[in-house]
Amino acid sequence: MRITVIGCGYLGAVHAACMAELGHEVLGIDVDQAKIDLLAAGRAPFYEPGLPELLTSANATGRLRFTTDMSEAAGYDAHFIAVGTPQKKGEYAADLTYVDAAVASLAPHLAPGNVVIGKSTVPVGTARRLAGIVAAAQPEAVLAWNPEFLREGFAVEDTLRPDRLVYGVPDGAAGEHAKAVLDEIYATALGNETPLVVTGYETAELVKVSANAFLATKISFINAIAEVADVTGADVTAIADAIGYDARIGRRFLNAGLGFGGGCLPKDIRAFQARAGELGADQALTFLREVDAINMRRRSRAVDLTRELLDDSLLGKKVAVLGLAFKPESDDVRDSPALDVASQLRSQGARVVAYDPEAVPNAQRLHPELDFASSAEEAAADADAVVLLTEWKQFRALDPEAFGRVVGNRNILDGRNCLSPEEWRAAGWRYRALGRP
Ligand SMILES: NC(=O)c1ccc[n+]([C@@H]2O[C@H](COP(=O)([O-])OP(=O)(O)OC[C@H]3O[C@@H](n4cnc5c(N)ncnc54)[C@H](O)[C@@H]3O)[C@@H](O)[C@H]2O)c1
Ligand SMILES: O=c1ccn([C@@H]2O[C@H](COP(=O)(O)OP(=O)(O)O[C@H]3O[C@H](CO)[C@@H](O)[C@H](O)[C@H]3O)[C@@H](O)[C@H]2O)c(=O)[nH]1
Repeated sequence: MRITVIGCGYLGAVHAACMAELGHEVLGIDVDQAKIDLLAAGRAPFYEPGLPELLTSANATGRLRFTTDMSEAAGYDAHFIAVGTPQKKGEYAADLTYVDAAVASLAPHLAPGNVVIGKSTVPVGTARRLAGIVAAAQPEAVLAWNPEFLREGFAVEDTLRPDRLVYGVPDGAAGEHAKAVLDEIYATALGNETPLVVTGYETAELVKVSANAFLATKISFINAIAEVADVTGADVTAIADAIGYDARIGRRFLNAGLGFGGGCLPKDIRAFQARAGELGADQALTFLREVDAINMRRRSRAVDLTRELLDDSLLGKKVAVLGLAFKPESDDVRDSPALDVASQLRSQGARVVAYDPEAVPNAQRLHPELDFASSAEEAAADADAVVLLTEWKQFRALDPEAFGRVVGNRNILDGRNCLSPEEWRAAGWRYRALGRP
């Protein structure tokens, strides 16, 4: 199959490389010349495990090309829309400018039989509106909605071995055609084991935002329990383990700590609330406001605990921040809880020196006022306190005794509940965590 992927960011670049890996002939298109130049040279424009290897092998086969010129989309059979849908400035709603621009620039190049496949996360109702634009440009082309569930850090694995596939297609022959094309893209290559849900546009769009709303709710649920654990001396990690053994609950996504961030969960739960409101279902999702509020409270709680560790004053104290990315195995700092806490600590008077294995350049662009180090030890040199905000493997593996020799004072906030309190206390550290005694 000849495929274009329009938008080559965290989602699109991985999707393009994986589609080439599955044997398709792929053209990646983006408006960002610098990104396209890197991809065309076989280099990943961001950190994502497994992507560099895929780009190298795909470039060698000649099955993967990149361009900024949309007219090159002419002659391709299927066109994935993978551009950003960020939160609008000052509003909860999603900004659909990029999706609209991508479809508008693709429209003149559509041919009969082409399938336009939406992957971006969009408010329910967007697909039906875009289907009208596609049909007006080329009556014999069809639009499908195929939401993406990949996680950053596991993006390649999740794309090549998804938990499920969802196709939102119209009724009738056009829908049959779209399904056949999607099957040829995925089913032939992935095999028939992947669960498949074939449905209408609105259901497909709602599957995506419902999944993210559920995940966000699960995280905020355990963080709410952590708040109660904090005032009772209970241990939220033991609670999560114990309730997680119940198969109906499950242990995954019950890690209490600094809460969720990134380019998806925060903006998606807000856009979902905004859209429900527009549709007159305001009451349905009011709980998501609380999910968001619980999540944001984690960040101020981390700042407060750091202040407590420093005898109630951050002024002039050196704080070593370990972790800036919104999660490990990613360089993404979009709505990163770690970066937010680092910035709050600084604006409250601390001298912050931060280190992250991959995210320093992105963090530096957003917060040039912070000081950055090139290793955990450099960040921690003579520090009055260490705050661990992203649970990279190398931080989890720190030796409390050796690391203790670097710092000025052995004070640590474990913002991700990822260290052993016993080991750190045994090495003379004052250890604090969120939801743990
Ligand atoms: N990042 C993820 O893990 C993930 C997972 C599932 C779904 N999503 C959804 O996928 C979409 C993309 O997310 P992302 O994280 O990849 O964003 P991103 O910002 O990393 O990438 C978006 C890309 O689109 C490009 N672009 C913007 N306008 C364009 C246009 N008119 N034509 C061509 N390219 C254009 C940008 O230059 C950028 O490279 C969002 O809707 C997001 O919610 C993301
Ligand atoms: O128990 C947990 C699990 C996660 N997190 C945090 O939650 C955020 C999101 O994590 P994760 O969901 O793993 O990362 P994303 O790559 O943002 O993936 C989410 O968002 C994507 C974009 O929509 C979806 O495709 C994925 O299915 C969905 O998991 C991160 O800040 C994590 O630190 C926790 O605090 N506790």
